[in-house]
Amino acid sequence: MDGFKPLKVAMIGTGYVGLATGTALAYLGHQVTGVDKDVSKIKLLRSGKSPIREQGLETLLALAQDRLFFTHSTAEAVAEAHVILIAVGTPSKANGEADTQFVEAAAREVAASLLPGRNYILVVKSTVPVGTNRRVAYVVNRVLNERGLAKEVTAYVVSNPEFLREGMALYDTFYPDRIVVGAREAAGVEMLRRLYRPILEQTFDPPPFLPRPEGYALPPLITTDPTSAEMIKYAANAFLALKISFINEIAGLCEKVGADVTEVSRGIGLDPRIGLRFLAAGLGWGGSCFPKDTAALLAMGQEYDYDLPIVAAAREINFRQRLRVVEKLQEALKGVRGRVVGVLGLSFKPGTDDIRESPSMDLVRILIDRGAHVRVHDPVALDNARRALEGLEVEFFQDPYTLASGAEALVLATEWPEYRHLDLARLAGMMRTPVLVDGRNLFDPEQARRAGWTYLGVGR
Ligand SMILES: NC(=O)C1=CN([C@@H]2O[C@H](COP(=O)(O)OP(=O)(O)OC[C@H]3O[C@@H](n4cnc5c(N)ncnc54)[C@H](O)[C@@H]3O)[C@@H](O)[C@H]2O)C=CC1
Ligand SMILES: O=C(O)[C@H]1O[C@H](OP(=O)(O)OP(=O)(O)OC[C@H]2O[C@@H](n3ccc(=O)[nH]c3=O)[C@H](O)[C@@H]2O)[C@H](O)[C@@H](O)[C@@H]1O
Repeated sequence: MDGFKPLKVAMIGTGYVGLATGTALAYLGHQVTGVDKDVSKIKLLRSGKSPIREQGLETLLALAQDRLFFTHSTAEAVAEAHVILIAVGTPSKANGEADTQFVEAAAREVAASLLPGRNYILVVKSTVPVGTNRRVAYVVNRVLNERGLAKEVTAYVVSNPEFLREGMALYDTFYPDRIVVGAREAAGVEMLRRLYRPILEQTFDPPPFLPRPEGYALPPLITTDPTSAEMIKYAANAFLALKISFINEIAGLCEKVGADVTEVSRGIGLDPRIGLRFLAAGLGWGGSCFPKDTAALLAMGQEYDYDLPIVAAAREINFRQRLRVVEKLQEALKGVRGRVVGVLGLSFKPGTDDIRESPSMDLVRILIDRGAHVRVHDPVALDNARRALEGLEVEFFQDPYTLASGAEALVLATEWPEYRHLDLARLAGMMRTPVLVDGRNLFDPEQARRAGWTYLGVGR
């Protein structure tokens, strides 16, 4: 790679973001040390295995192994590093606010390990409320002061929010739409330009399983102040969440007036000002970020005594979507109490075993609460679901056809591709009453009806 200068990188936190980004950076030629408190993760990673299910990750771990190290010791990773990225969790507190305690703790541990006479760039990659970068800079300086090293160590703090999607983490890392850097000092921007140079200029040889998409344009580096960078991350997630909530709101009206929301999505989405993506109506959004980040945005508004009614409405509509599916079941079955209901799909979206804030898991809990006998299936998330639903009366199935046997209704809750190929006629034949609530509009309504189902989609 022409003029490429490899950097020593420390990645604090080897979760979805830290591991995907760290492995990609090592593949690109940097020397990366991943740090995690969770010793079991480090053990797995050292043996070449990924603690998370993410497309291509284990292959990339192997391809990058010569430049990729793992440790549970922050000091070991940090001392020699040029760039230190913090990618630890920022979960919701009870009031919705993002909890930055893990970020601050990581910053303290980093500051305690910096060596005199060196310059460091400390990058906050975690999604953090406005002002956190300032706070991290303060924490680092305080520790350096306590160590009597305030004048001997330079540590600039830079905001670099992450936009990757679970299941597409490596693709999004190698081929991002943009890279956002919020820095007060020019040295911070320059260091991140160096770090991401192979991506910004697309000078790397793509991993065999991730060819460069045709027509992919070089991603712009957006340089801004840290506060704006922090806001960009929350605004991006909130906008995507409210786009889905908007189409779900329209879907409800489509049902009343007899329109088909999938046609409406296409009809509006072809206008490039609107765009086709994130207009799939259904059970609503979930996952580890949209629910948490929209709650954090509302909490930020509250802190400044400023209402965010659109974001609040997006959250309300999102929860209502789960209830609308339950209402459909109630109407079709004349009550769910004592009924046998099968739920297909438990992860918050296809392609992941992540069930955090999964709409489908909410649905399971609501149905149990209302007295239904619930059966569940998922191609990969059954083990996670078993742990999360412990103590509740749920039956777990390895196979959709066995699950359907004698059931009174099925809900398609996560649009796994394998469900698309189900033999609907065979499935209907096994049901006591063939009621299908298609919570993701996966099936063709006519085809499903011809296969013997009473078919109920969302917004059509
Ligand atoms: N998961 C996703 O798709 C995305 C997440 N984000 C944001 O990135 C951040 C991280 O998210 P995930 O990777 O999903 O979290 P995660 O929970 O999967 O991973 C965080 C890791 O940090 C480790 N950790 C915590 N404190 C530590 C410390 N002091 N030293 C070393 N390791 C420590 C934990 O053991 C854990 O393995 C969050 O702020 C999240 O909002 C941003 C974009 C996408
Ligand atoms: O901050 C984050 O963590 C990330 O959150 C989302 O990524 P992710 O949560 O992995 O999943 P998405 O693919 O965005 O899906 C989120 C939810 O929206 C739902 N969804 C998505 C699209 C759609 O049209 N309709 C719809 O209901 C999905 O089923 C899923 O439950 C964003 O897409 C990422 O850009 C961001 O970095």
